[in-house]
Amino acid sequence: MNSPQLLRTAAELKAAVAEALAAKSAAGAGAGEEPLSLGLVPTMGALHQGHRSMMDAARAENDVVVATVFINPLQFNDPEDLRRYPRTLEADVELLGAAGVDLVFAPDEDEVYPEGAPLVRVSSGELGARYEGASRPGHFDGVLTVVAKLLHYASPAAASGTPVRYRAYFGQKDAQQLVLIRRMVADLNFDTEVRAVPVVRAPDGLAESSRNGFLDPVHRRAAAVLPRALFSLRDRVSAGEPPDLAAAVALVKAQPLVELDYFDIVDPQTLQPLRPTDGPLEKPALALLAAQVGSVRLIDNLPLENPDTA
Ligand SMILES: Nc1ncnc2c1ncn2[C@@H]1O[C@H](COP(=O)(O)OP(=O)(O)OP(=O)(O)O)[C@@H](O)[C@H]1O
Ligand SMILES: CC(C)(CO)[C@@H](O)C(=O)[O-]
Ligand code: BAL
Repeated sequence: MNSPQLLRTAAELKAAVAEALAAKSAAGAGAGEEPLSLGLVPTMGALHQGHRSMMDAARAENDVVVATVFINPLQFNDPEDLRRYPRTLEADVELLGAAGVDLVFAPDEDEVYPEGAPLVRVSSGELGARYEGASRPGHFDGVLTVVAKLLHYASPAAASGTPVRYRAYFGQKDAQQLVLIRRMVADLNFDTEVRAVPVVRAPDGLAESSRNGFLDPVHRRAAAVLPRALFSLRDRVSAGEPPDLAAAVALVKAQPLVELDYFDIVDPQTLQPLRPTDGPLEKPALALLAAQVGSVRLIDNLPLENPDTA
C-alpha cells in the first residue's frame, strides 16, 4: 500500500500537484495519444465503499489522483448536523492509501475561508432551491462555491508545460448535486470533465452514506424501505408498466420510523417533475427521494427506464 502525501495548505497542494505531474511526465506518461491526466475526488471524509468506488474510478483513468477531505461549513444549514458530522481523518488517509490515491488535501476552515464566509458565492439558482435545496436552504450555493474552490486548488493548468486532462468525480447518490455541478462547469466554462460514479449500496440496498453510522440497529433496518420503494418502482417501469409513485410512497409511509420528505419522478438532466398519472414513462427518468430516519436525513435515487421507449 502506498502512503498518500497529506497536504494542509493550498500552496502545498499546488507544489505537490506540479511535482507529481512532472514525475509522471518524466516516467513517460502523456507521451502517447493520451495526454497526462489528473483526477480530483472531493469528499467530506468519513470514507466508505461509495467513496472507495470513486477513488477506484479516478485511479483507473488518471496518472495522478487527488482526494480532498473537507467538511464545508458553508453547505450546512443545520449547525447540529455540522457539529456531529463524523471526523475520521486517520482512517480516511488509510483508505485513500489502499485505493492508490497520490495526494490528499485536507485543509482547515481558515485555509479555505480566510476571511470567514465568502461575500461572493456561486448561485445554484432555481434548480438549487428544489428538493434538497428546499429542505436545506443555501446548501447548494455552499456546495458549488466550495467545489469551484477545490477545482481551482487542484487545477493542473499552471502546473505543467504540457496539456493535462482534468477530471472530477462525484457520486450519483447526490443526484441533484451532480446535476448542479455539471451546470456550473458548463455555465462557467470550467476546464474540467465531470465524471459520475454509480451508487454503492449495502447488501439490503441502502445507499452507503457517512451518516448511516448514526442509525441505531432498529432505524438501520427500517431505512431499507427506501431502496425497496425505489426498486419496486423501477421493476414496474422495467416491465413496461406505468410508474406507480403513489404505491411506492405508500410503501414508505407504512414504515412508521421513516418520515418521507419528498419522493418524485424527474427528468435526469433538469430535475423537472415527470409524473405520468396513467401511461408508461415515455423517456428515461430518475426517482428521487429524501427521508428522515430517526435523527438522520437520508437521500437516494434510482434511474427508471421503460424498455419500450429506451
Ligand atoms: N453510496 C455512494 N455511492 C457512490 N458515491 C457516493 C456514495 N455516497 C457518497 N458518494 C459520493 O461521495 C462524494 C462525497 O460525499 P460525502 O463525503 O458527502 O459522503 P456521503 O456518504 O454522501 O455523506 P453524507 O451522505 O452523510 O453527506 C459525493 O460525490 C457523493 O455523491
Ligand atoms: C462535493 C462535496 C465534497 C462538497 O463539499 C460534498 O457536497 C459531498 O461530499 O458530496
Ligand atoms: N453528500 C452531500 C453533502 C452534504 O450532505 O452536505
